[in-house]
Amino acid sequence: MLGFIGCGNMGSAIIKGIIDSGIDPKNMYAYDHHKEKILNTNSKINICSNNIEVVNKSKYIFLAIKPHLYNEVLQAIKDHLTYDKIIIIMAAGYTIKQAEEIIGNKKIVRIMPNTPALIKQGFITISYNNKLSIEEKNIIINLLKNIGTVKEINEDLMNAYSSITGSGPAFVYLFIEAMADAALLLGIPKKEAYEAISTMIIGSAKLLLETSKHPAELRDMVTSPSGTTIEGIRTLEEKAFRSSIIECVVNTYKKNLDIKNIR
Ligand SMILES: NC(=O)C1=CN([C@@H]2O[C@H](COP(=O)(O)OP(=O)(O)OC[C@H]3O[C@@H](n4cnc5c(N)ncnc54)[C@H](O)[C@@H]3O)[C@@H](O)[C@H]2O)C=CC1
Ligand SMILES: O=C(O)[C@@H]1CCC=N1
Repeated sequence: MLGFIGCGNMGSAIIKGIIDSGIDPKNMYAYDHHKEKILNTNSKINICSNNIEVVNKSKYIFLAIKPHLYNEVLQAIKDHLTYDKIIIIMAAGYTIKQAEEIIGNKKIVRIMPNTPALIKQGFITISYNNKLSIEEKNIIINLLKNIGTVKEINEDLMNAYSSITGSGPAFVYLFIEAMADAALLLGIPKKEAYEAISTMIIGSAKLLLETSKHPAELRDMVTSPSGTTIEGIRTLEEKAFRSSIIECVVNTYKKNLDIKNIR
């Protein structure tokens, strides 16, 4: 049985992605202060009256609430977390050690998912404490494979991945918005622009993954001598595009270390 505490943006993306993959919502239990958020995920999911009921009914419990609520909620459920249960944490910056300090020697998994999980295109990094068996790890990996690519990592890198793959979709959408504004300026309607730009991004990313070429080599393939693209590249370099992206990711990473102020 799967349990979900919190059905906001990330909780609901995971629930919907898992259900779309064929897992029966009748085997899923959820609680959120806002009942409509649970109902919005799927009308057949079991709605619990509180978080303790979610824990009592489930073996795998996803904690999809904001980081500043983790201590309080873990404290409230800890007496119901028997040793067979597995708690799956996903809050930006919140470590397995912090969870252990509250719930003790229980089975803890830390993941960093992202919203494309909603359409089974997520990228999910995963780490564990030493309480899980190989079989339990495989069950969770296989469950998460229903919503995207799963990568086991050393927990030390979780905040770095959070800044790249967790937050990354927001940065990509900002880029898409900016490209679409430019497209509009040049006469392409917004809706057509979103389709064209998104398809171009998917194609460019797939070309990189499928050829394993260096991104600079692929960029050179687009950039003809005395051509048009180099004018755009020159502008991005003038406007410190690369440095802006590096600063963006590093500042995002730094915020992961300031967990008390993540709301
Ligand atoms: N949104 C994203 O793209 C990602 C979010 N995360 C992490 O996932 C967690 C959830 O983030 P979001 O879904 O974006 O936040 P959200 O604000 O959209 O959802 C949180 C939900 O928790 C509910 N909630 C609040 N207190 C609760 C309680 N005591 N018991 C049960 N439910 C309660 C709220 O009503 C809300 O629906 C955060 O810790 C965040 O760091 C991780 C990766 C990506
Ligand atoms: O903005 C946040 O805090 C969360 C963590 C990664 C993506 N969204």
